[in-house]
Amino acid sequence: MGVKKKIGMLPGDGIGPEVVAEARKVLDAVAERFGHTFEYAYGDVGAVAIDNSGDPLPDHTLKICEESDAFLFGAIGHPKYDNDPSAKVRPEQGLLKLRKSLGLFANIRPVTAYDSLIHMSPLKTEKVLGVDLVVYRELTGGIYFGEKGRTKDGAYDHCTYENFEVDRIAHLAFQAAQHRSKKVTLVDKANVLETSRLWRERVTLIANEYPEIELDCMFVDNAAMQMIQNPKHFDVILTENMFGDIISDEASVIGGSLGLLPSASVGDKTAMFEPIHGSYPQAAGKNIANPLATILSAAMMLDHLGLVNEAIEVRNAVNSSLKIGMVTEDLSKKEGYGTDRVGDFIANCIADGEESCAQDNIKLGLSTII
Ligand SMILES: NC(=O)c1ccc[n+]([C@@H]2O[C@H](COP(=O)([O-])OP(=O)(O)OC[C@H]3O[C@@H](n4cnc5c(N)ncnc54)[C@H](O)[C@@H]3O)[C@@H](O)[C@H]2O)c1
Ligand SMILES: CC(C)[C@H](C(=O)O)[C@@H](O)C(=O)O
Ligand SMILES: [Mg+2]
Repeated sequence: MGVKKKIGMLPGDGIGPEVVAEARKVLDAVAERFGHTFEYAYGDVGAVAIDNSGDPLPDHTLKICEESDAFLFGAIGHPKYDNDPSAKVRPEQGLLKLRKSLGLFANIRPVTAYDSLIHMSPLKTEKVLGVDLVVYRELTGGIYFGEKGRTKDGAYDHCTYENFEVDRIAHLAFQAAQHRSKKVTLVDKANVLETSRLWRERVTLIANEYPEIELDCMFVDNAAMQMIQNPKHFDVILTENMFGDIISDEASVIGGSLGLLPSASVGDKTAMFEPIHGSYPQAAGKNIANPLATILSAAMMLDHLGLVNEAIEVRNAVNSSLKIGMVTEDLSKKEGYGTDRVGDFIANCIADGEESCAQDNIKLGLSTII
């Protein structure tokens, strides 16, 4: 039986519109194949929204998100703001306000080393093969949202956390670990920061409620090194806002490209799905950006909507594209295919099943059997 879902679409800036367009093709193929109705509503966010209305998160866009069952976000950011430290209104404010207003406190960032891409990782094969970890990044607190400002001779950003902000994401991380390899690594800087000492205290307390889960605590500087040296040490990483931002971009090196990593941001109401990468302005309009992070974010959205088999189909199709080398230049030692070709291939795989993938394979002259 088909279902009806309201899906918000926020393409944003730079490569955002291109990668969201490919995810839309994939969602349309899912709807067609499984008899679902996805009602889409589009809204501006980021630099494009500032250009159109002076506001990086117009009310219209926030309303679309509030009324959606889930929404997909591309990316925001533009060099004209990155290069102007004095700009009062910035694209990033739109994203931060979205997260805060919708209470999206947990950002879940899975990192997978695909067998077919092992050759793209700068790390040694034996270190990377089989890596499968997930970062639980706190998303609505910490230094991002503390008081900030300028003094006569400097500037400040306050980092604050309250118990409940730590507790609610810690529970999610422990619950995730119950279905995985039963280990949580708390990444903090408890040797220096008071907020990190609070995190350690609260998380250690909460760990008592999950006796089957091993809790491991690691300082963020060491974790940054271990991520490269020994990534298989990690399963579920639990961490605060800024450390999670940095460590997850670092973790993308394991898989071979930042263009591969999806994410889900969840709270109490609607949920947001977005690639972890930014607007990659150098690639905007060139049809070279990797759409897989956004397509895999759409797969996470399908899971969230309870469409689990549909999500599996999308992931299988992504796997097929990786196996036959139907990938963009960031994942290819050769020229790479266009953003749209990769999206078309995945959508076709879903629309017609494996047979269509095999046909495409022959047309492309690629010999690998899916
Ligand atoms: N969630 C977001 O919207 C988000 C996230 C990060 C950065 N930003 C913004 O994006 C702008 C650019 O920031 P940046 O250059 O530091 O980060 P970025 O993630 O846009 O790009 C960094 C590098 O990652 C690679 N990359 C990123 N996305 C890719 C893709 N889909 N396919 C292939 N390669 C990809 C490229 O090599 C690129 O140079 C800034 O304005 C920043 O604020 C937004
Ligand atoms: C653009 C920026 C505000 C954002 C963050 O730091 O959270 C980005 O880097 C991300 O990872 O989504
Ligand atoms: Mg980031």
